[in-house]
Amino acid sequence: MGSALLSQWVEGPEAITVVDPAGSDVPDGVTLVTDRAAIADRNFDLIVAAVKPQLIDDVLPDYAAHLAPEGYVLSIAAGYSASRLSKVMGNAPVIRTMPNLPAAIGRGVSGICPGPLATAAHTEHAEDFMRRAGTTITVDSEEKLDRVTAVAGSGPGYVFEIARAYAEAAMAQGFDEDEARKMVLGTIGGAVAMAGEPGAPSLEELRNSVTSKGGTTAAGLAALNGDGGLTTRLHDTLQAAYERAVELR
Ligand SMILES: NC(=O)C1=CN([C@@H]2O[C@H](COP(=O)(O)OP(=O)(O)OC[C@H]3O[C@@H](n4cnc5c(N)ncnc54)[C@H](O)[C@@H]3O)[C@@H](O)[C@H]2O)C=CC1
Ligand SMILES: O=C(O)[C@@H]1CCC=N1
Repeated sequence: MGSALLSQWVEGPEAITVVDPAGSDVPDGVTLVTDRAAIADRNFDLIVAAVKPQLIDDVLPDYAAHLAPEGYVLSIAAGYSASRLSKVMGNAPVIRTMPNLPAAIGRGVSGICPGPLATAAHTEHAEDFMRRAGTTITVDSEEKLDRVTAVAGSGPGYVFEIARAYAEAAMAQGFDEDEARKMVLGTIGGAVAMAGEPGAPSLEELRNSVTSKGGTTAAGLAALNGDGGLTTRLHDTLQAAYERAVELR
């Protein structure tokens, strides 16, 4: 996820240094170091915590000394609370954000939640910074951010899985993989773009506009969600993701 954000952040004027022991690819203009020793004498206005939440306790304390006096920590980690992160970073100001993967093409959706000691200036900076990767929604509690995580952070995973299953079903109708992918992604993309047009009708009205009485769509929809099973499954999906975020706090 860090690389996805980096691909957009690199367009800005800041000097960016990535520390990654695995030595991942970074865009031109970004400094990569694989050992923190290489930045031993340096301070940063912003430290982005982009490791797995389970690694934060081990990794982040070493970075407390690298934060500039007016700087803050921006965490993209799911669940891991801002107060806990502030503590491991020597009581640094922390802002949590929850981006999602389409940030890689500037189409992400990022929740933002200011944590302990974050100033209005830090929040404004975080909002501007995240907006470079797509749209943002600022929430006033970590509880809410963990729900943004369930809806949007993990969301592309649900969408890719739904598209995958949809394509698999198309292949079972006799199409090859390329044809299935083309039809499924074209259909999802076209429908989503239409729903996103300014002044578009509600999602329910849009669904109804495809559904002729006694027609093919009605037959398909009855099988898809006639018993509310899809709705229930999506409720369960978001709840399970939210509960996992709570466990990671
Ligand atoms: N994958 C996604 O769609 C999203 C992920 N996130 C959050 O992003 C964070 C990273 O997740 P992913 O990108 O999925 O994982 P990932 O495994 O792809 O990336 C983690 C990166 O951390 C690096 N790393 C490991 N140990 C390190 C250390 N000691 N110092 C510096 N770097 C180290 C790894 O080499 C790797 O490049 C997690 O906290 C996750 O909750 C948030 C939103 C969406
Ligand atoms: O699966 C995860 O835990 C991360 C956070 C949101 C998306 N990926």
